[in-house]
Amino acid sequence: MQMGQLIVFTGPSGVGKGTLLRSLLARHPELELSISVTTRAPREGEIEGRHYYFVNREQFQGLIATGQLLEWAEFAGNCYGTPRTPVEEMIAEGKLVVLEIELEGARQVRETFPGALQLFILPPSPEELERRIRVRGQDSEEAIARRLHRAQVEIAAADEFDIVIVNDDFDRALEAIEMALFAPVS
Ligand SMILES: Nc1ncnc2c1ncn2[C@@H]1O[C@H](COP(=O)(O)OP(=O)(O)OP(=O)(O)O)[C@@H](O)[C@H]1O
Ligand SMILES: Nc1nc2c(ncn2[C@@H]2O[C@H](COP(=O)(O)O)[C@@H](O)[C@H]2O)c(=O)[nH]1
Repeated sequence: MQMGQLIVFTGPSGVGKGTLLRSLLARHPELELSISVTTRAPREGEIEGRHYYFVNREQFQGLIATGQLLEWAEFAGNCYGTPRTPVEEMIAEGKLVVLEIELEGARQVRETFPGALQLFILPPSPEELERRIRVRGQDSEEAIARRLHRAQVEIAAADEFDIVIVNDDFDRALEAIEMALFAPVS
């Protein structure tokens, strides 16, 4: 059986990664999304095991200590990590596995999975990024400030990634992602 592939999506909070990925996954059932672990409190409507596995700090530390995370990072006051076993199993089964993770995690994956395809999603402007975070209406003022501060660092690192896509017009961004993932290389 063909070995699978790891595909990493990174970009500042609120740029639209999750929304793009939901459309991508609906159109391409061959893609598998890794479900992360986080210490962040669930947002309204978020479901355990579907959006995240929600744990406390002690449990998260235990996952790190026992080597159960493929990568992990602290982001805007909370910890996030990718469970190792499901991802390794899916790759061994030949699947295309998608990680939606922030910059530090993407850098760790670059070291451990150099063959992973890394995409970075950029906003059309800082003002539009802030508008999108606010329209989402799920973060406190403090969380928004932390995320916007972190966004500057992340955007400055976009050049590290294999492919950079601007999420201005949603359908065009989706098409660009599909081209990056599925267009035959000549
Ligand atoms: N191209 C677009 N034009 C306008 N609004 C968009 C576009 N793409 C996404 N959005 C909106 O931006 C908001 C933030 O999107 P989303 O939650 O997917 O961001 P995210 O990058 O996954 O954020 P986080 O990393 O914090 O989870 C949502 O309200 C979404 O509908
Ligand atoms: N390094 C990792 N980053 C992750 C993971 N899961 C999600 N994320 C990133 O965290 C921020 C904030 O997410 P939010 O759901 O609180 O808005 C965002 O950039 C996600 O991509 C992970 O497993 N590892």
